[in-house]
Amino acid sequence: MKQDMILILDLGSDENTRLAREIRALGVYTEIHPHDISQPQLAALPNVKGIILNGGVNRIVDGVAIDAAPAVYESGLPIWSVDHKGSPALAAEGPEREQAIASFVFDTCRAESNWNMENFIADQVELIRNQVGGRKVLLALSGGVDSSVVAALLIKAIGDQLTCVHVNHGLLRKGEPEQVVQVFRHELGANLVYVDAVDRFLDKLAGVADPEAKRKIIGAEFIRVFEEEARKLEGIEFLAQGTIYPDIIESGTKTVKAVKSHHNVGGLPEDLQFQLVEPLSMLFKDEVRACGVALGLPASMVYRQPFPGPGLGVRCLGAITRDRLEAVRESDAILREEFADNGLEGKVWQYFTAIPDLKSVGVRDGKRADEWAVIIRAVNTIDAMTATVEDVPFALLQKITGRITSEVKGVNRVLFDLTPKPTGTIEFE
Ligand SMILES: Nc1ncnc2c1ncn2[C@@H]1O[C@H](COP(=O)(O)OP(=O)(O)OP(=O)(O)O)[C@@H](O)[C@H]1O
Repeated sequence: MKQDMILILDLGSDENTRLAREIRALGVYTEIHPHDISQPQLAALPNVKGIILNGGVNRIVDGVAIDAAPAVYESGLPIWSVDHKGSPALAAEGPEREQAIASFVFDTCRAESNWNMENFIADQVELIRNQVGGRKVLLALSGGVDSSVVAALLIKAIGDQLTCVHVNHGLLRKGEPEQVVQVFRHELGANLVYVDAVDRFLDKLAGVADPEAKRKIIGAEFIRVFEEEARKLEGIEFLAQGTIYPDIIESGTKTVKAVKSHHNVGGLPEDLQFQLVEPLSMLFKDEVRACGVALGLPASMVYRQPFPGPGLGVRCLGAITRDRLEAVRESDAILREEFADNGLEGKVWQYFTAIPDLKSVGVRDGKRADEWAVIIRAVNTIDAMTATVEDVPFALLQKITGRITSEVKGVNRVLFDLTPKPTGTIEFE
């Protein structure tokens, strides 16, 4: 890493991420570390130009007020105490806050503004080559943002020492498996193993209506398929993962309880011993996207809206049937196409269709037709904890309804979900 770094030590602040992002926005790289970082750990961090002791509400741990280790104070680096041991907190907002941060970073620490994607990619290529040498790396490539950007970065760094495995479990959106093959095999020249596991997944899921049971079956079967493919390949020593910085921050610093454990392709058998390659582990999501763009990935891949791990499986409500799953896939594709054509793509945070296991009476070609109802959901959120419903123009909803009821087999009704979160969650299962 050739770029200057400002180190944020978590001394109980609940705004470490915000501060880290503000400094990165100034073009200076920053990392958040626990309050008790040791001297060797500190010494191992490259190009640290200054340290922020970021205090706050979580400053008491197990009844004791925490402090940084003596090594930090003795490091000789510029130190800024924020809301720690009586020093003032940062202004909540405004030019005063921005100025205080910029003044510490540039005037006190003399950090250079050289954090950008070009430098990041150059650094990572070098780090990956050093870590991997001439050996082989495996990557589970979903076609989602994170694993796609990892794949593009590894192709650049180590080319055909990388093997990507893409599992089509039948629960992906229309066109996605084809796009993965087109972009990675044909355009980027990757070794791509494409596994058609549609029947395997759908057979296992047949008759299973409980959402938790469905998720478990999908997760377990994914590990099984991936493991089988991994065993067929010879001499793989590394597993690459699309772990990103929020995964690491969320798995808990020392002052905050773990939010979720961080692992991606977790649950592989113990005898498949891989070392991990995690080149995005210090990037926030928007930086991951910028990295993908800089590596030449298509915008539709890099800016795709969030998609649940179990895919369309949790939008085909209740026990999945192949015909209803196809209807979810087709109606979702129509919705996405119409949103893109009408300027809503990139504006609305998440939009999709779901189909409950419910038929209602309708009329088709002058005859009674018992068919399904498609539900459209379109929501906006900042943190996914709450969500509001997008005010989709009525004429557009009518156009989409017309298309879905005429183009999607087995669907005679379209409903629009008006429910914010709470009380509804974003997804239905
Ligand atoms: N169909 C698939 N084929 C291959 N790998 C997959 C597939 N689905 C998931 N994975 C692997 O499992 C990881 C975690 O999947 P998850 O659905 O939670 O996505 P994610 O964390 O949002 O990452 P991504 O953006 O890469 O999809 C992915 O990064 C990928 O490595």
